Amino acid sequence: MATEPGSAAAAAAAGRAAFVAPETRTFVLPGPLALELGGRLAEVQVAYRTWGTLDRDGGNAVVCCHALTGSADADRWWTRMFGPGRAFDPEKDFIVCSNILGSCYGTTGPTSLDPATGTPYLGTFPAITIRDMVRAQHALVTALGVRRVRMVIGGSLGGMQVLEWALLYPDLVDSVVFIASTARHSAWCIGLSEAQRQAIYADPRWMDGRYDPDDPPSAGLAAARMMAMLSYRSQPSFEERFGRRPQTEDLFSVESYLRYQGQQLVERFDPATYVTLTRAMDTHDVSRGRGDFDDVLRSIRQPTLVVSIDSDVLYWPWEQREVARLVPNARLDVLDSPDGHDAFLIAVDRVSDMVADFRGRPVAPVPPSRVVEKAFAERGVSLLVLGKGKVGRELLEQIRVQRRELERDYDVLLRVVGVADTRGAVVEDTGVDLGRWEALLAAAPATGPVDARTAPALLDRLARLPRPVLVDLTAADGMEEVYEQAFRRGIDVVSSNKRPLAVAPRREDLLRQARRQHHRHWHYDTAVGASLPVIGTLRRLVRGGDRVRRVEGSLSGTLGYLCTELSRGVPLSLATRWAMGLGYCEADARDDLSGLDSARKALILAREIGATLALEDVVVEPFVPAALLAPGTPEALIAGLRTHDEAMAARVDGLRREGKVLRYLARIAVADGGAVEVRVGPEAVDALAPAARLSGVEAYVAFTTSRHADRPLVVQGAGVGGANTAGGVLAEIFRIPAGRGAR
Ligand SMILES: CC(=O)SCCNC(=O)CCNC(=O)[C@H](O)C(C)(C)COP(=O)(O)OP(=O)(O)OC[C@H]1O[C@@H](n2cnc3c(N)ncnc32)[C@H](O)[C@@H]1OP(=O)(O)O
Ligand SMILES: N[C@@H](CCO)C(=O)O
Repeated sequence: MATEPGSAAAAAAAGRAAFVAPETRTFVLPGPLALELGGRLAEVQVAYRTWGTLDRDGGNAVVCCHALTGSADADRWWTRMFGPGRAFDPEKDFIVCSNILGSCYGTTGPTSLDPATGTPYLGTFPAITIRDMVRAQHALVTALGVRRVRMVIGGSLGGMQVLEWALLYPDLVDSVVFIASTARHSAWCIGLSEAQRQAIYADPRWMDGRYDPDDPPSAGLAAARMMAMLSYRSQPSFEERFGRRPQTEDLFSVESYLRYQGQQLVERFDPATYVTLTRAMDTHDVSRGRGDFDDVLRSIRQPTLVVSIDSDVLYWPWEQREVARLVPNARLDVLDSPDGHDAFLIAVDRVSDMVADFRGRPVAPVPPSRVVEKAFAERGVSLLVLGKGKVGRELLEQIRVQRRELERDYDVLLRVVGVADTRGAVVEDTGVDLGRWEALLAAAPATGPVDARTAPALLDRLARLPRPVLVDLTAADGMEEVYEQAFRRGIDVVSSNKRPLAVAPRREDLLRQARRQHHRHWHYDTAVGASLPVIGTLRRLVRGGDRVRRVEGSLSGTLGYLCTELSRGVPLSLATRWAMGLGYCEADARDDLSGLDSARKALILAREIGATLALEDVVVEPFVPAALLAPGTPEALIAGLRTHDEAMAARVDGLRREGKVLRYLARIAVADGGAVEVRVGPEAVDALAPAARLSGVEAYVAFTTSRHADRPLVVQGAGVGGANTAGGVLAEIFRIPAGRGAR
């Protein structure tokens, strides 16, 4: 749709476009599409993706149908359904997924231009049905040369399409998989849809569907999504996840979560599309115009897998039981999950196993031919640890020593399935022996460091294991590429590496989009302050609606340590040597002394506040003159610092006489208009100020916000060191739900 560049409509269109993979292609129907409820759409475009190759006889197609706000990118929202032995095997199947008619991810819908007016349809888009959606899909697969469809599969609104495929094209479709759905929209569901639509209509910006695309009824759409989210989950899952916990003083955690989910949809969807598609779902009734409901279901001859989620309160289990009872060749599988309706998007491994089994294939094989025991499959987390420096080594040791206890306390089985350093990697699907990992790693082939080139093979292997997690404890550049490859394979990431968080804003944005599109976790809270809850605290403040005004912090353990030692009269060069020996410094201590390490951390915090700054935007004053930091060996660095020992000692002494101490501080200032300024540098701090009381590697961050205006919220403690960081990383790993039941 044509929009003014820079307008809000353009921003919304860009938000939606970010949800459409570049591989997406479009097909234009050869003629107008006559709509079931009357009228026709003159020019219909269908956005679609395919995976695998169509056989010469066109007989190996699999059609995947998406749910309400989904897109053609099934590999993003159903990542772990793809792969050898999984529901979809691109080596054997030709998988087609298209964006449904009436949606806003590339297929004709309310945000498309109405050829009659030259403006977007919005609320004037004609009423459509599930059958119209399926007819458009059928035109596409026919044009692609498909002669037989081995399987049509979908959940929720996707499941409605599945039944219509079986009924409209009985001679084309060989089998169907109907998940968490219904054969006709119930009064309960129509009621929920209507309440959600009313939230949109009640937004004054709706204007009877003729809203300004630059100023859409976003509040209404967000409220609709919040209601919908309640029906997608379950009471017990909310109870466990949120309870009555407060997010802030005047906001429950669950309120914050729902607001967040509402906002997320606003950024990627459109209100008229929401109305059009929920109305289409309300029309859903397989018996409309076909006769008796039971007889219609009995007429479905294809082998049918019906998947029911025991906690689904949107499409209740009795609705799937009814379908399984009436369809003659149906089998019912129950997915027991506390997650409610969304379980089909969450417990993807188990859905995939059910489908693979239904298709007569062995359940997802676990190479290299070992059987992973049941407990691990259900409660396991598979870790690939990159980096065997201070943090990596310590993490492996903590896991080795505490594993039994952790397993008991958290009901999670941790398994380190791989360890890699810059030389090579040792990988063992059944777990690397943590008593001998160093010897095993030394004996592994020298395949080079894990980078964008070498990662795919490792990640492919990791992706096949229960709940795969990539743990990046390196300080390597370019890891953002590897994370993106991991997200695409359904792998979560836990990292302490600061570099991928300090890449150019556009690159970071793309990485975050990939994470979100693949519904992966990325926990990096140890990048600033090791195990101190610095990033987590800031995130809570921001998500809770607090406005951050200022952040002041001592973010470098190394520079904190040097300041303490200098005040004790230790020469700069000697203190630096000690800091290096104690393992506080970056691989090149110049990164600490130049302020680069502090600048990266300050940038990471500024970005959590929402600033789109680049590393170059951080104003940096080095701790020592830049001339002393020319590239070279550690010895050359120390030799250079020696020439500055006297000047530094004099400076510290002078400050002491004025009642001040030297500190290296980061400052983030947020102006009223939202502009963010970040600077790091040495400062003379009054001896009574909080930063003056820091000692050694102690980090300190003070957040001044609207709600913490008079007294800042302070996080303080040891913010550096292998054991601390590894402890923080371990805590982050436990934030990822375990087992194949989780996504
Ligand atoms: C009729 C039909 O066709 S219906 C189809 C129904 N389903 C859908 O439309 C899908 C809706 N659900 C989703 O999109 C979900 O995100 C899923 C199923 C893909 C994944 O679920 P989960 O892994 O449980 O993650 P969920 O989205 O619930 O929560 C995670 C997000 O909430 C945020 N969050 C969690 N708690 C809070 C909180 N207290 N405050 C603010 N945000 C919070 C997390 O930080 C995370 O953010 P991120 O996505 O930016 O990483
Ligand atoms: N070199 C860093 C290590 C922790 O990020 C510091 O001194 O703080």
